[in-house]
Parts: sequence; C-alpha cells; structure tokens
Amino acid sequence: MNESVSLTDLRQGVRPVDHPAVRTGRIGVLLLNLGTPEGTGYWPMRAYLKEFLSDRRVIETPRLLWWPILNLIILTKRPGPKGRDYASIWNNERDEGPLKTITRNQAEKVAAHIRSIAGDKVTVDWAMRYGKPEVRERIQALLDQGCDRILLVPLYPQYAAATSATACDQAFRALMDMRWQPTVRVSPPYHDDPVYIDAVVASMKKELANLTFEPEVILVSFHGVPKEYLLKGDPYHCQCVKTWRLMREAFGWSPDKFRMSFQSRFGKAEWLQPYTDKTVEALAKSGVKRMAIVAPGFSADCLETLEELNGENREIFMHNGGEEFAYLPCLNDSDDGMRVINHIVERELQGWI
Ligand SMILES: C=CC1=C(C)c2cc3[nH]c(cc4nc(cc5[nH]c(cc1n2)c(C)c5CCC(=O)O)C(CCC(=O)O)=C4C)c(C)c3C=C
Ligand SMILES: [Fe+2]
Ligand SMILES: [Fe+2]
Repeated sequence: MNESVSLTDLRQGVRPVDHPAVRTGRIGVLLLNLGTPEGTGYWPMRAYLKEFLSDRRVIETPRLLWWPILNLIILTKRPGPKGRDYASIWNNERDEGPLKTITRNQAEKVAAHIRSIAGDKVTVDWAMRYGKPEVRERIQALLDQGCDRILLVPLYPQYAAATSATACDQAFRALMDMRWQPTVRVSPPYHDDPVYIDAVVASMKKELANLTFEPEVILVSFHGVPKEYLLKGDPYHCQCVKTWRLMREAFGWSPDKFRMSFQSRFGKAEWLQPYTDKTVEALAKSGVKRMAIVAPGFSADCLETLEELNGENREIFMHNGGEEFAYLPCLNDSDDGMRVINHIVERELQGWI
C-alpha cells in the first residue's frame, strides 16, 4: 500500500495508486412502490403477474401446491382480462401505468424539496418491487453516484409483509452481493402520523366540496390480504383500522356513516372483511343513494383504485339502486401528498443532512 497519501489528499480524491476508485460522501433516498406491468398485452402482463405472484411474501401457500395453480391456471387466464383492465387506465402519453407516472413525479418533487433544505448532497430516486425500474439497478445507480448512506422509503402508510417487507427484502438482496455496503435506513409505516391523517382529511374535504351532491356514506377502502396473515401476526389490519379511526375522528362522523372495508380479494381463501364490493352492494340495497369512496392505503392511484373502485364498485352501486357515486383520489403528488412524503424523508434523514 502506498503510505505517502495523507488524509487531506484522500479527502480531495487523491488515492494510493493500488486503490480502486470509489465515490463516497453522498446520501441516497430511494422511494419504493409496488410496480406495474410494462405493457397491457399478454406477455408483459404475464411477466408482471409471474414475478408478483411468485413472491413468497405475497403468496404464502406451499410452493408444491402453488406452482401448478400459478403456472397452469392463473398465468394462462389472468393476463388477458387484467391487461384490458390496465388498458382502461393506462397513461398513453408516457405508455406506462399511472402508478409509475405518479411515483416518478413524487420522487422529482421530493428531490426539489430536499435540495431546498440540504443543497446538493442528496440524490432522490425511485424503484418498483416488481418490474421496472428495478430496485437492484437503482441502488447501484445511487452507489455509482457516491451514496454511501441510503434511506429506503416504502410508500405504504400501513405496513404489511406483502408490501413494505418485500420491498426491503429486494433492496437487501441487492446489498447481499456487495463488499462495501452502504449504511441503510428504512422509514417506518406512517398509518397514524398526524401529518398523513391531516393530509388525507384535507384532500378529502377539498374533493367533497367540489361534488354536486352530499354523500350519505363515505367508505374507506384498503387493499385486502388473506385473513391468515393477520392471524400469523401481520400488523396490517390493525394499522388500517387505526388510520380509519383517526380519519373518522377528524371528520366527526359515526362508524355507520364513515365505514371501512377491504378490497381486491384474490383466490378462494378468506381475506380481511368486510369486503368492499359486498359493502357497496349492501349499502345500495339498504337504500343509500349517494356515497363516496376513498383509498388512503394507496400512496398513488393505480389499477386497484381507478379501475376497481371507480369502475367496478361504481357499477355495483349504480346497479343496485345507488344514484350518485364519487371516487376521491389518492394523495398522489398533490401538495397534500407531498407534505406527507417530504415530512417522512426530512425526518428520517436527520443526523445525515
Ligand atoms: C394475491 C395476493 C395479493 C396480496 C396479498 C396483495 C397485497 C397488496 N397489494 C397492494 C397494492 C397493490 N396491488 C396491486 C395489484 C395487484 N395485487 C395483486 C395481488 C395481491 N396483492 C395482484 C395480482 C395485482 C395485479 C392486478 C391483478 O391481477 O389483480 C396494485 C396495483 C398495481 C398497478 O399497476 O396499478 C397495488 C398498488 C397492497 C397495498 C397490498 C397489501 C397490503
Ligand atoms: Fe395487490
Ligand atoms: Fe386488527
């Protein structure tokens, strides 16, 4: 080793001749979301569903049982109809799913915010657990820019093993091969953070004020998971209930007017209840004529909100006697939404910037 290089030289980028060049000293922030197919045709849909539904954090069924169900049934039958659903919400201008467009916008806005408070030493990027941009590739890009500290930000207010944990697994899998790993922080779930609750409530109030009718019922719908995951100790259910309770208290509505439910059931097993579609149908059949639905568990609008809630559930409501239905959008990259993500990133970077 060349011992003639002083500490000052090292700080200025001078290195002993036998040392490899390494860039250090920067901080990376990586926003993580779920992912979306690369296209709406059969093959991109199949590739997306295969990656998603092969994840053991998502499907906990023993592999020997799951493999034939996935490969022989689901990956044959599901890509076609689901591709058509995606086509109905696709961002044709950018040729991508809305989840991707919105997550990119969120990352750009966080980058501008962090630059305004910390200058130029932080790089903000984004990645998807399934599909592109890949987590491994974006972590490498941060390292290439000299980020030796990385903050991972799973964009899920409520923690679930099937979402937050698997996003982090993917990041840690990338780090597994590295000799010189960056220092890593993970931001916590924010289901009861007052900044998040205030933002969701403020955004809903603005949307409600623009409606031409006053809903008799507001339904707060969260993505479901199999009930078994709750029984095995996943905190997701309780975090959803707490979010709903805090929102309800902020609105001052009673639990029969401000309801909660779980959507997107998949397969035959029991999922968290009450189910959104059954709740919407029951509300309409019980004589409710005007309702609004909101999905605060999604940080960005996507298939599950734009097509399932604003499409399928609207139809269920109208078909069963409902007259007015409003879907209230997710926080997305709105000012209210960015207040939440900026707050989390700024707080979790403390001590680094
Ligand atoms: C089958 C198991 C699934 C579990 C468990 C699950 C949990 C879960 N998912 C989200 C958020 C999203 N899911 C989205 C789509 C989607 N989800 C599943 C299955 C499970 N999700 C599938 C198969 C799909 C693809 C569409 C379909 O074939 O039905 C999306 C939308 C992505 C997009 O591109 O728009 C989101 C977001 C959460 C939050 C969650 C558990 C807490
Ligand atoms: Fe899902
Ligand atoms: Fe619970």
